[in-house]
Amino acid sequence: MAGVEINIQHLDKSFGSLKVLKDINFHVKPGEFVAIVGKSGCGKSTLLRTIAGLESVTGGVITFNSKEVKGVQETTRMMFQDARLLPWKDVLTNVRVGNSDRTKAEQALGNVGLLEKSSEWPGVLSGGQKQRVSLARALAGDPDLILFDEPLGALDALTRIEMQSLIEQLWKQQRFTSILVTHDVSEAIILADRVVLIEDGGISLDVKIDLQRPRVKDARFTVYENMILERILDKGEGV
Ligand SMILES: Nc1ncnc2c1ncn2[C@@H]1O[C@H](COP(=O)(O)OP(=O)(O)OP(=O)(O)O)[C@@H](O)[C@H]1O
Repeated sequence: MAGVEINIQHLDKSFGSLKVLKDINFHVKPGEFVAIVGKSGCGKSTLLRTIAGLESVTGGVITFNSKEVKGVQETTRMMFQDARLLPWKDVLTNVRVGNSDRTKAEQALGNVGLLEKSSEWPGVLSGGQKQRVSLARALAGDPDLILFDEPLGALDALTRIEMQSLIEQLWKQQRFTSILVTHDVSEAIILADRVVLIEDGGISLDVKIDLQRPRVKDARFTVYENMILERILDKGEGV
């Protein structure tokens, strides 16, 4: 399925008197990969959860392919830091949660290199394998949008690099629109076409990453990295 086009206009999101997102305007092209960065607590997950339809909007409009959306869309999938697998169901059944089609589930497990683990319990898998299953579950739904909420945050450095490469490869093949929330500016530049910085409830920077894929950490990469990091750290806060 081709990626969805997302348009966010004048989005406000408050929790009671706390205004988290203020007049966010944001367009994502079909099949584009956008990363969202910003200091802890700036509202990255709230923005992602609102796009997912898990949070209602306080004001403004979100459209998918020019149609206003409210609530969770069947073709939107999410991936979190915690794989959220059901421990009492085997791997294949976990991939089929929310995706009844067995063939697609097997195909998705094959795409993440874990078909031979179909009948294992999640408990015997490594952290990286659990995240692969979680990715397979997202892919088996034939998504036009995957929302990644810091999915690689708990992985060791090597597994993280492998997962970045797997996500990039599958995104290139299937072209679902992707929005990634990450604390890791380098990861954002490795994966995204655009990196968006959230500050004070709004978008303070929106940078197109004009580097060939797969990305290597060369001088041009470092220029992007330093520019985004400096902008975040300018405000005297960490990521
Ligand atoms: N359901 C909720 N009810 C009340 N306040 C909330 C709720 N969800 C988030 N918040 C508040 O909204 C603000 C933004 O939270 P959010 O989780 O979106 O930030 P974040 O940028 O993703 O943070 P982190 O990088 O630490 O995960 C925080 O002040 C948080 O306490």
